[in-house]
Amino acid sequence: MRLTRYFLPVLKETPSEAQIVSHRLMLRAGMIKQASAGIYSWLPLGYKVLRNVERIVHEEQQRAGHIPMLMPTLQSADLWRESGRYDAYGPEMLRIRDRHERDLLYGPTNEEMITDIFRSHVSSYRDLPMTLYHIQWKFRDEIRPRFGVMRGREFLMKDGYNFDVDYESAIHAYNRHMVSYLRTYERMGLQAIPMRADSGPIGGDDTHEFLVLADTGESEVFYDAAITDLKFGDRKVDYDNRDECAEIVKEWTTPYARTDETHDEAIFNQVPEERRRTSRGIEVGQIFYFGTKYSEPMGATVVNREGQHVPVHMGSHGIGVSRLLGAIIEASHDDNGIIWPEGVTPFHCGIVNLKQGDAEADRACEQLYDALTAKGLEPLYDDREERAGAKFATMDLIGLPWRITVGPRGLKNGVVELTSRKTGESEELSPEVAVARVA
Ligand SMILES: Nc1ncnc2c1ncn2[C@@H]1O[C@H](COS(=O)(=O)NC(=O)[C@@H](N)CS)[C@@H](O)[C@H]1O
Repeated sequence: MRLTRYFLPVLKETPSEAQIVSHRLMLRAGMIKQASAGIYSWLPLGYKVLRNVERIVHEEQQRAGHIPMLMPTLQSADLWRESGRYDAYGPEMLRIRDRHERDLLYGPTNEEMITDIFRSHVSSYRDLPMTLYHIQWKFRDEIRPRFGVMRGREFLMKDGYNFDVDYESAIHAYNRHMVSYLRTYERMGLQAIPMRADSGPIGGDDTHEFLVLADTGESEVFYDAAITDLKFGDRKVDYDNRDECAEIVKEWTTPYARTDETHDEAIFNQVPEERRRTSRGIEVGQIFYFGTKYSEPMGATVVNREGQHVPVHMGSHGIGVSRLLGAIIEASHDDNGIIWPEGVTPFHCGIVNLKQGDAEADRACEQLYDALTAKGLEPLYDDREERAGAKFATMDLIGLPWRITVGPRGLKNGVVELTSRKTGESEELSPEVAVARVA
C-alpha cells in the first residue's frame, strides 16, 4: 500500500479523553474513531489489525475441531424469556421494538440462540461432540464505557458453544478450549494467564478467565510467578485426546493464579514468598462449563447410548476480539508508539523514501515494494512529499515491525537502512539482504 493512496488520519495531539495508552495510541494512529459512547468506527489501519486477530482466532478454533458459523446481532426476546434471562440480564441489555411491536434485543451473547439452533436439528448422541462458534458484534449497554475499545458497548467477540452427551465429555470440551486459547494468545505475542474466576450472569461453576498482565487492567490478580515461565510454543496437540488436553490444562492451572473474585489468601500463602505476585490484568477471554443450565429449560436433549432422552451438557467460551487490540498495545508499545507483534501487524514493513522524486530513490523503493510483496510481506510505502523526521515518526507511531529507509547517499554505496521497531537498531544492508531479513 502507498501512503498517498491510503486513509491514515494520524493525530498530532494526544486526545484528552483517552486515559490509557492503548486508547491514546489507537486514536493517534488513526485506527478508530468514536461514533458515540463505547461505539467505534474501525478505520482502515485498525480494521486491518482487527481482521488479523480474527484470522488467528478462526485458525486456532478450527484446529481444535470447532465449527464456524454466524448468528445475527438482533435476537428475539422470546428466546430469552424461555431461559429466564430476559428480565434477569438487567439494564445492560439493549431492548428494541420493531414496527410490528415485537420485542427484540441486540445480543450481548448467544447461549439461547445457539441452543435453539441445536435443539431444532440434533437429537442423537451420535452427532456429538459438537462445538459451534462465531465471531460477531455484541452490545452491552455498559453504564460507563471507557478505555476505548477495552470496555466498549458494541464490541467484537468470538463466542463458542459446546454440546456434549455427559459431564466428562463437556469437561474435555472445556479443556480443548483452554488449550486452543493458550496457543491463540501466544500467536498474538501475548501472555494471557488462565485464572480461576467467578461466572457472573452466564452461570455455571467451572470457569477460567484469561488475563494479560497490565497496570491498567480492570481485574486485580494474584499468581505464582512460576506460571509466567510456561510456554505453549508450536507443540502438536491431538485435540481429540482427553488425557493430552487434560495434561496441558493441569500444567497451566496447577500454579496459583486467581482473580480477586476467587482469591484465597490461605492457599496463596502456600506459594513461596519470593514467587507471590499481585498485579492487574486485562480479561481477554473466558471459558465456562455450565452443564444443563440452558438445555434443561429449552429442551435441548439427545437420545443417549442407553436410549434415554438427556439434556446436553454445554459450555460457552468467549474471546474479546476487539478488546485484544487494546490489550496487545498495552503489552507492546513505547514512547514513540505501538510495537505490533509479527502475527497481527497491519503491514510487515514500512518503506521510507528520503527523497521522493529522486529517480534513483524512487526506483529503489519500487523494487523493494515488489520484492517484499513477492515474499508475501505487505509493505506500507511512505511516498509522501514529507521530511524524513515526519515519516519516521509516523512509522514509529503505527508500529510496523520493520522499516527500510532509502536515500540517494546510501544508494551510492549500494545500501539501504533496515530498522527493527522492537530494538530500534538499524543496519546498512544491500536491498536484497534487507528484504531477506524482514521476517
Ligand atoms: N464491554 C466489553 N468490551 C470489549 N470486550 C468485552 C466487553 N465485555 C466482554 N468483553 C470480552 O468478551 C469476552 C467474553 O465475554 S464474557 O462475558 O466473559 N463471556 C461470554 O459472553 C460468554 N457468552 C462466553 S461465549 C471477555 O473475556 C472480554 O474479553
